[in-house]
Amino acid sequence: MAEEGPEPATPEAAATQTATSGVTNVDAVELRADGGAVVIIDQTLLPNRLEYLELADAKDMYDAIFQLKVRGAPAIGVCAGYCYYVLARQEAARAAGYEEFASAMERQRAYLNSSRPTAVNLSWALSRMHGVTLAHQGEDPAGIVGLLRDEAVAIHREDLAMSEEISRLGASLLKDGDGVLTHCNAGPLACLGYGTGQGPLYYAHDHGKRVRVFADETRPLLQGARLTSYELSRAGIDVTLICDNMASIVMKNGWVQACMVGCDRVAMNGDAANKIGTSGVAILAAHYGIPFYVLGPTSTIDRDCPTGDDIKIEQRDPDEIKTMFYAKPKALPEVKCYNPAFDVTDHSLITAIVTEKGICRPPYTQSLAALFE
Ligand SMILES: CSC[C@H]1O[C@H](OP(=O)(O)O)[C@H](O)[C@@H]1O
Repeated sequence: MAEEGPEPATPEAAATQTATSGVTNVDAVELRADGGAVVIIDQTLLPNRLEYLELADAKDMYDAIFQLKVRGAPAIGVCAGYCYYVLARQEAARAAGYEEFASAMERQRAYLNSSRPTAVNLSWALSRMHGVTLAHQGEDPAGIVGLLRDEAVAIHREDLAMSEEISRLGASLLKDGDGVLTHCNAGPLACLGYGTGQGPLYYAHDHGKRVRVFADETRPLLQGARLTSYELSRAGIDVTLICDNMASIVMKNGWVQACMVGCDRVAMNGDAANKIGTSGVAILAAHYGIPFYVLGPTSTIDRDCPTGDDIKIEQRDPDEIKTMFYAKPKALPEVKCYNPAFDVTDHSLITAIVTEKGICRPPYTQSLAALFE
């Protein structure tokens, strides 16, 4: 008989549940009303401080993405769309004509695209925005800027709609009272709206289905501890924060009926890149016979990527491991560290891939390709 799990949320806690699930009533990424800057929640300061940043120049935009002030594949994509628009307004005011404007925007696109390599939504959104520029060759840049604003807003609106559908479909895979293990953060902050990997938890909660969440802290940057547990508890959802090395025991105790994670890039054979440690969770889930679900929009599926071996894995600064930014003690002594930001979960370990166009099951080479037919 498995031990009793952590106490479920008390009725009082449940009573504080919010009508809508989310950190704030503002998305993690917005366009400033005058169109002159992108406004983001600085996720590096959460959960202790909720502060907004205004990104008005390319360097601030690059740094915000690279330093994970804005993070999560869908949020990065929406941010990139608005960044491209804000920069296009500036370049259009300077350019003598279309050629100068288009060349300047290619440079801006390439610069922003170099901030992080793994989350495909960054390059996808920038390419989509630049495609609008290229589609209006020879036209007045001032007129193109208006079309770019429409495209950036469309990316945002589509993302919110996709998040809702992914969350609805994901919630259909859960039963009332299920325990769900999460890794990293793929809720409203990372994916806007309900989120993706954690979206079903908010959708289920908002539609009367109780879930008990076990959130991996997700070293080294603690997206799970700092963001996922923060978002879920503010939404009144029963969440228990665990260290990454505790995932096995909560599964062994029978407290977990499903694992749900987001994704940063999915290859066409179903291999999925997500935060480092995700593949380990998938191997544990397979060992304990627990369904493992990857959730994300079709914009995260890379049609030019045959397998996970083709996904470039971002390597981050080893100091993120050694400084333990959240702890009082000084940095660990000088020691060699390995700090890949992501790993790839083999398609054989994935029960289903949930997208806004439907729930894909193996063989993924067929089911993913069918999404684009
Ligand atoms: C699916 S978006 C959330 C996704 O992004 C996280 O990575 P990072 O915090 O480095 O942007 C992680 O892979 C999450 O699954």
